[in-house]
Order: sequence, then structure tokens, then C-alpha cells
Amino acid sequence: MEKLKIAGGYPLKGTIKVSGAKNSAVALIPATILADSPVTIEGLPDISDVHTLQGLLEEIGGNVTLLDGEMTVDPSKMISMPLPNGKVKKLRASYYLMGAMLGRFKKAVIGLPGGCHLGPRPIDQHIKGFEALGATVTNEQGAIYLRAEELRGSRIYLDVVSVGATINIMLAAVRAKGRTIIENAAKEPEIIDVATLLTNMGAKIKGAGTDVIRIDGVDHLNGCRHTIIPDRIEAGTFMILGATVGEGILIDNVIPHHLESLTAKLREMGVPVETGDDQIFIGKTDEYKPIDIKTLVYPGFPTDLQQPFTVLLTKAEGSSIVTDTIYSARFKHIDELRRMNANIKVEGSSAIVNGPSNLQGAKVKASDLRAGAALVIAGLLAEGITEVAGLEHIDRGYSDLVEKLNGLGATIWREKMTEEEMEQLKSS
Ligand SMILES: CC(=O)N[C@H]1[C@@H](OP(=O)(O)OP(=O)(O)OC[C@H]2O[C@@H](n3ccc(=O)[nH]c3=O)[C@H](O)[C@@H]2O)O[C@H](CO)[C@@H](O)[C@@H]1O
Ligand SMILES: C=C(OP(=O)(O)O)C(=O)O
Repeated sequence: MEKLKIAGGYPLKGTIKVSGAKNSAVALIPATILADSPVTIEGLPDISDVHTLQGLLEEIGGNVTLLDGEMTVDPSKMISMPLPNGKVKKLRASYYLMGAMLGRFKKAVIGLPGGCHLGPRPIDQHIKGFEALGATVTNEQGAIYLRAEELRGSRIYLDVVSVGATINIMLAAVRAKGRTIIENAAKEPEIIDVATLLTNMGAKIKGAGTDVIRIDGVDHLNGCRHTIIPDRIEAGTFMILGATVGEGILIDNVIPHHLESLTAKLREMGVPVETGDDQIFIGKTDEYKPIDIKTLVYPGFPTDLQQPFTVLLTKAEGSSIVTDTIYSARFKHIDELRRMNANIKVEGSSAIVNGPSNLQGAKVKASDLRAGAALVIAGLLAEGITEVAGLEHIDRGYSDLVEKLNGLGATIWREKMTEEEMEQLKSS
């Protein structure tokens, strides 16, 4: 097991390149199950979620090659192998195997997913959708059993706007008979990316990216080639990093339109942001204004950037309030930031940040992926050495993070944990 070590307090400068989007990758890869000939996806990030999904496709008989971010999946020999345990627990997005396997085989057994612990993360809306399409769904000892004689198109209103449920229903519905209409659908860019891949495979989908998606089912889907969109959450993390410790950082391979909510909030704080076609430049400021942020579904401020943004707010003079309306308990990073001398308290679904604070290096633990990103930014800002444990969370979502940050002039490296440290981590 490894930890990250960061020598903080040095300004960063230069260009940093964004990888392919994790939250697209983890849906595009299961979507390949639906085709009857090979599908190639270009530009995948080098993250553990991608490698775990590769392993899962291989377990069900897929022939998968992955080289330099290009994955080719030959799904022709796949079977509906039950996956109740094991790798499915390592990531959230294993739930997409339900929709894809149900669409292709009309049956699936998939263990309840893992992923970041952000408070309760039910999948009732996914199940509501599968049932509306004609599947029988049961939960037996922590695994979801899905079975259908045939899938029939249906009108499905999502009670909660859910990225996962929207994509999962789309995956099953492309192979259902007749028309499916998803109402109150999520509008995240990753949903459009998945719909683009499915359309190139021969699916008939209209309205992805709006809150009503119409899908006319087809009998067969063919192979194709697809290039993934850039990761807006990784790009946003780098924007926040640039605002916190940058002396001019250019973020390359980004779709600025995907990050308008963050851009607006950075400007409100006084951070200079310039946007180009596929680049964003974050300039330097010495005066940070305190502001409030509230996370919302897209195009609102993303919950996945709330934790890193909290670190930036420790630089502002005065009080800022961060409210998470998507995951009301997504504040496990706050105790760790307090260890580093931040003045933050949590009240209900809000964190109140009183700045400015002089962060000090400390030994901290990432409880989830974006908590990890927040602690890395805090470590780069803090005086002295910070050690971040829980690296397996960060590795789920950030491709080549150490190399990318060292390219900006950071001093950050991976180091093996001692036996004693691993024991302490287990008991903490
Ligand atoms: C792999 C992936 O894409 N992960 C993203 C996805 O997660 P995920 O798809 O799991 O998140 P959802 O959009 O489904 O969740 C949004 C909200 O709806 C609730 N809900 C969701 C489904 C359901 O059946 N019932 C229900 O009540 C959730 O508890 C949460 O409060 O969107 C989240 C919200 O933008 C992001 O933080 C995650 O990075
Ligand atoms: C919450 C996240 O991921 P997941 O849904 O995969 O746990 C995230 O990417 O911040």
C-alpha cells in the first residue's frame, strides 16, 4: 500500500492536460456489452475504475485489449455470468452492468455497487426503470437479480434526478421493443457522451442532455469507434488547484462550457479565469473574497468539486458557506482539513469556512476520491510535508496525478507505507 507525500508551500506554473472523463468511461465500457461486434473507445483515463471494468468484462467472456488509453472490446462471446461479489464492489459504476446485461441477455445478477461513501446512495430509481421496462428485480443477499421475458418500452418519470439511473435505463431501453421516454432525466455531459456512443452503435436516442430522453429500441447494435469527452471534474480540480496555489496555470483539453458554474464562482471570488476553445487559463490573485456555494445537478455547481473548492475557501478573508444538496454528508474531508489548521465547522448539510487559515502539513487520510483531491490541494498549499493515505480512492479517478502535478513544479511523490502505518490506518 502506498501514500502520497507532498512538500507544500511552492507556487505552481505551466500547462496541465486533462484526461478522458471517468464518469463517461465507466458507462461507455459497460455499453460495449450491447454490441454484436468490436467497439473501440479512445482516450480512456489510466485509472483503477477503468482497469476494474476491463476485468469485469473479461469475467463475462469479453475479449478486451487496452493500450495507451485505447480499449477495444469484442463482446461477441460474452455470456450473462452472475457477478454477485468481487470486483463489482470496487466501484460505483458496476451498476451499469445491470442495464447493459439486461439489455443484451434479458438477465443479470450483479452485486450492489461500491464507490465513494458519501452517505446513502440508493439505486431505487434504476430499479424502478428496469421494472417499468418489464424486468423482475429482486435483491438477494446483497446482489440484484434481474430477469425479463422481453423488454418493452415505457414512460419512466425519475422521482430523483439521477445520472446513474438515466444512463442505466438508456442502456436497457436501446434493446427494448418500442419507445421509452425518460422524464426528469439528468442532463450531465457524460449522458450525452454515452448516447453518442450508443447512437454510433445504431441506437435511436433523442434528447440526451435535456430532461426528456426518447429511445426507440432496436434489435441489433454494431461495433464502432468512439472518442471520450474530457473529464470536467478533473479539469475543475485543476482550476481550483490553479486558483489556490497557481501563478498562471493553463488547463488543456477541456470543454469550458462544461465548467461554467465553477468559472462563475471563481470569478466571484476574484480569481482571473480566461476561457478559449479547449483551454482554460487560471491567473493569480492575492485577494480572495469569501463566497457561498451550493451544489446542484448539472448545469449547477457539481458536488464532485465541492470538497476541493472548500480548500480554496480557506484562503478567503471571512466566512464562506458550502452547502451540498446532492450528498448532505459529503464532509469527511473536513476533519482532515482541521488537522491541517483549517477553521471549518459542519452544520447539517453545510460547511462553514472561516478564513484565512495558514494550513500546516500533517498526516491525513482520504476517505473518498474527491476528499483525496481536496487533501492534495491542501498539501500543496500547506507549509511543510503532508502525507495523504487512502491513495486507492484517488487512483479510482485521477490519471497520472503525481506526474501531472510535478510537471507544474510541485514536489509530490508516492511512498510505500510501513507495516505500522497500515495497522494505524486499519484501526482509524
Ligand atoms: C459513476 C458516476 O457517474 N458517478 C457520479 C454520479 O453518481 P450517481 O449516478 O451514483 O449519482 P446520482 O446522480 O444517481 O445521485 C444523485 C442523487 O440522487 C440520489 N438517488 C440516486 C439514484 C437513485 O436511484 N435514488 C436516489 O435517491 C442519490 O442518493 C443522490 O442524492 O453522479 C453523482 C452526482 O453528480 C456524482 O457525484 C458521481 O461522481
Ligand atoms: C462520487 C464519485 O465517484 P463514484 O460515483 O464513482 O463513487 C466522484 O467521482 O466524485
